[in-house]
Amino acid sequence: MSVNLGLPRVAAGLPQRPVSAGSGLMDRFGRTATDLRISLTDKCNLRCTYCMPAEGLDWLAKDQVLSDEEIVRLVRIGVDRLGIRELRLTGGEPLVRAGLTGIIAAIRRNHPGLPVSLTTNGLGLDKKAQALKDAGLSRINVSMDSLHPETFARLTRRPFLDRVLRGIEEADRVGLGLVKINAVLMRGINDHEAPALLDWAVRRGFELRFIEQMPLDADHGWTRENMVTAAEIRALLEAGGFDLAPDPRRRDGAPAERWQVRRSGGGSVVGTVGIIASVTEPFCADCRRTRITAEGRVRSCLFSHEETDLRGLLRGGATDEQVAGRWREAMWAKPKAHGMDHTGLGDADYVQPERTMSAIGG
Ligand SMILES: Nc1nc2c(ncn2[C@@H]2O[C@H](COP(=O)(O)OP(=O)(O)OP(=O)(O)O)[C@@H](O)[C@H]2O)c(=O)[nH]1
Ligand SMILES: C[S@@+](CC[C@H](N)C(=O)[O-])C[C@H]1O[C@@H](n2cnc3c(N)ncnc32)[C@H](O)[C@@H]1O
Ligand code: SF4
Ligand code: SF4
Repeated sequence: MSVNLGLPRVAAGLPQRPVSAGSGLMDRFGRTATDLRISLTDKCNLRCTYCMPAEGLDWLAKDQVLSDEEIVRLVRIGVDRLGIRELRLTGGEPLVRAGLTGIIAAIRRNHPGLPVSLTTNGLGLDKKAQALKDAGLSRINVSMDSLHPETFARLTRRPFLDRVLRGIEEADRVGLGLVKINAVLMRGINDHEAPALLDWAVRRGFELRFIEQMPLDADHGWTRENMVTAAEIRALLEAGGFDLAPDPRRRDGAPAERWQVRRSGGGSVVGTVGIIASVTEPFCADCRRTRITAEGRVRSCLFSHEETDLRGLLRGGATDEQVAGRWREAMWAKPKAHGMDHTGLGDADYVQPERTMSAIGG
């Protein structure tokens, strides 16, 4: 992986951004990023098999990670100068970050109307949900792949399902809804649970999303043949007692394609299910995301092989406009799709990034 530390792009052999690209985060393919995802930490208290190795990773030292003030400043630069309209805090596990509520409160003070959401594994959420709501968090997504304690423990390598369920209920109770639930389906492990997960979610009023497994795991265990595809997920749900119809709402660049859910045999819509089909039905042509890693590097694509450092600028006395300028250049070089010039996760020319999903900020 290469890290761009600020050489002029021509000298570094990278595409140069024309002035006509404007002040926002436009890339060479005409897409403009308005959705910022910041990783608050690379650490996590679960070890999901599709993400982390059993032994964990070498965590970043504290001074390598962006400080609370640096995060708040980057969000301000993003919103005020670069056209960011939506923020998601992620990780690693964002709830393990000390100072999380303070970060959210400061962002909320600066940007009263900005949608600020959090993606979490839910551990400890039962204790923190009210404080997050009070600090100004808009919404929450919780990852939970199984309703069976043994299967949950097999997937996450930790026996904490009951704690996650308590966190989800508390988030809903304090008004952090619409709560969305993210589930990765793994063949032969939890794929048979798809209808039961949807039944639980619609009864509880949550929006479930199934995520196709992507090749971003530390163990390099992903194979195209073994992953559960979106088409299979729809078939599993239809065989399991549900009818799906396309949701008429605009997708608006969202990773999830939404479906209206009815119980088989007709009747009214009982809920919505999303399917995030990054592998078999990619949505790169309408990508609106820019990412900042926990150590302050821009990743223009989830699958990028190049990162652009902003932390050095932040700590070196750069002005807001200098930081914004480097961020714009990084996004100009965003790959067309899947870190390449075409879609094709798992194709012969696909090279898995060195970072795992947890270290990118999923
Ligand atoms: N390939 C790809 N997958 C993404 C991208 N952004 C999100 N995802 C996938 O979507 C999953 C769910 O993302 P969330 O963090 O819940 O965010 P979201 O779906 O944008 O959230 P909402 O706005 O609440 O619907 C992630 O874990 C990824 O697997 C992206 O830019 N590219
Ligand atoms: C990397 S986690 C970070 C936030 C938090 N720890 C959590 O699990 O929600 C964000 C999302 O990425 C998803 N994810 C992780 N590895 C993945 C993979 N290899 N393929 C697809 N989704 C993955 C998780 O299921 C989770 O919903
Ligand atoms: S998916 Fe989230 S909870 Fe699971 S190991 Fe990765 S970062 Fe941790
Ligand atoms: S793979 Fe890259 S280009 Fe495609 S949607 Fe994800 S971040 Fe955007």
